[in-house]
Amino acid sequence: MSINDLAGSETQGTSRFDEHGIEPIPHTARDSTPWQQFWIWSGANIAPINWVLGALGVTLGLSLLETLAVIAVGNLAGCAIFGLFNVMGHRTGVNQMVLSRAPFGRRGAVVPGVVQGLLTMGWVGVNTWVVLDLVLAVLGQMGIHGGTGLKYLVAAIIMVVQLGLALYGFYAIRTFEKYTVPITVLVMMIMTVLALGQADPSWTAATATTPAAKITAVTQLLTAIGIGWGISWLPYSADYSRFIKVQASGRSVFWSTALGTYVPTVWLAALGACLAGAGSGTDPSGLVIDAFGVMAIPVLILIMHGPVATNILNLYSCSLAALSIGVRIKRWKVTLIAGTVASAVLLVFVQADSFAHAFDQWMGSILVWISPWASIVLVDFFILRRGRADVPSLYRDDASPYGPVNHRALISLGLGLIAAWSWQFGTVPAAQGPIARALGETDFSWLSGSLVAGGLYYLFAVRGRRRPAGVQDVMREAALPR
Ligand SMILES: Nc1ccnc(=O)[nH]1
Repeated sequence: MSINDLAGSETQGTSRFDEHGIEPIPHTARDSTPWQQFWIWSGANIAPINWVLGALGVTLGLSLLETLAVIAVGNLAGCAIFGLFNVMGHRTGVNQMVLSRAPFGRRGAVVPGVVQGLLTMGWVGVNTWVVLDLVLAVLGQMGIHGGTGLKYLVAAIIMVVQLGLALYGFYAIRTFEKYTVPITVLVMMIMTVLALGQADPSWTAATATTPAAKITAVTQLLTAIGIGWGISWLPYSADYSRFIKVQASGRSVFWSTALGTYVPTVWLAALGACLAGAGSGTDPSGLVIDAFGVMAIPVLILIMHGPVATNILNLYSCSLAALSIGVRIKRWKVTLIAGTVASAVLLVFVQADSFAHAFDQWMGSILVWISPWASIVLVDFFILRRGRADVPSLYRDDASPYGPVNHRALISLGLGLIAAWSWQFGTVPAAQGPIARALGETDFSWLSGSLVAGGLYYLFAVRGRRRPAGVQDVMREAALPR
């Protein structure tokens, strides 16, 4: 092999255009490593939104220690489930929304596919919007003032960069995260040292003092940034793990993706909580500027990197969701459309600020959807199919043994949604279910939703299996000579 060949295969291997759609990734094309996956998921979660969410614990009335404990323990569970979903992609080479056809049927899976496509675009809007005030505040500190016009300019720059990378596809995504994430980790380390040096947080002061008030706050925080954070990424997992080398062990897939999500999420949320616990308030721009005024440029890079590193996944997964529901145009064109819709969402957010302020609301609501869906997928793959999938059938009408639309899965999903909503406690009355109100404003939506949906799906499936056998028995008996 000549040097040129080597150089050629290197460029091919790192940032070539991604031609893949939703067909299974052939074994020979699966060249991603667990380390690359670690950087991808770290990048996706080094999001400024996390330190805002970390501050939420203190806002809800918990002490700093309690907040840190909920975040650290809750994410253990959420990120472990996330690791399991990644194993599904590695075992099959198939993206998450096509894998969803196994329980829901090829056409039944259009329902989760459509919802996932819409959620990804909402995320792009939220993630970009959340940094705009921060960027403007940091720029202001550097003497650059520009009002709304500057805000639109920053939004447009972020949007163009993330759209360009997502259009290029998986290989551009992994190369971007591999090179930028270690640098942002370094900036985060310096920020952490600075923050903890300047802040003198009170570890045990809490405004929620009764046990009931504490339990309420703990459950709400668990939903927002404890277990809920890992769950919010489940519909994306296999879209990236489908590229991991076939020879990589299941364990390495699990640990690289689970830790890639766990480490930055817990780290940033803890940092946000510490700053809020030091009494700098919970306005994110205030938090950051107060603590990091001295190093505005690295912080600016970190902040602008956040939405890009996250949204390239949202935009890419959006295009796969669209292809999975049967949209028949090229992947990159779908990404372009998704970017346009997401820009419109962003525009609405910028103009109606208070609308997007209810971020807690957004997290809570998406979990009401994702938890029941994920529970059905998990039960189907790991319990009923014992961790295997019949990949070719996923592209035919017999993906589910119950036909192109598996009504049992859809009914389980519908009832799971109701169960999740019943125990959801959001900030607006429509998002406050009867169980949540009756039980002291607690929020266990992710638990009630997943138990009901996964439990029902399991029972339906087991009964459905017995019935054909039963019918055969009756037929055999009827055929016996008397
Ligand atoms: N937590 C998140 C899940 C999915 N997409 C995001 O942008 N963020």
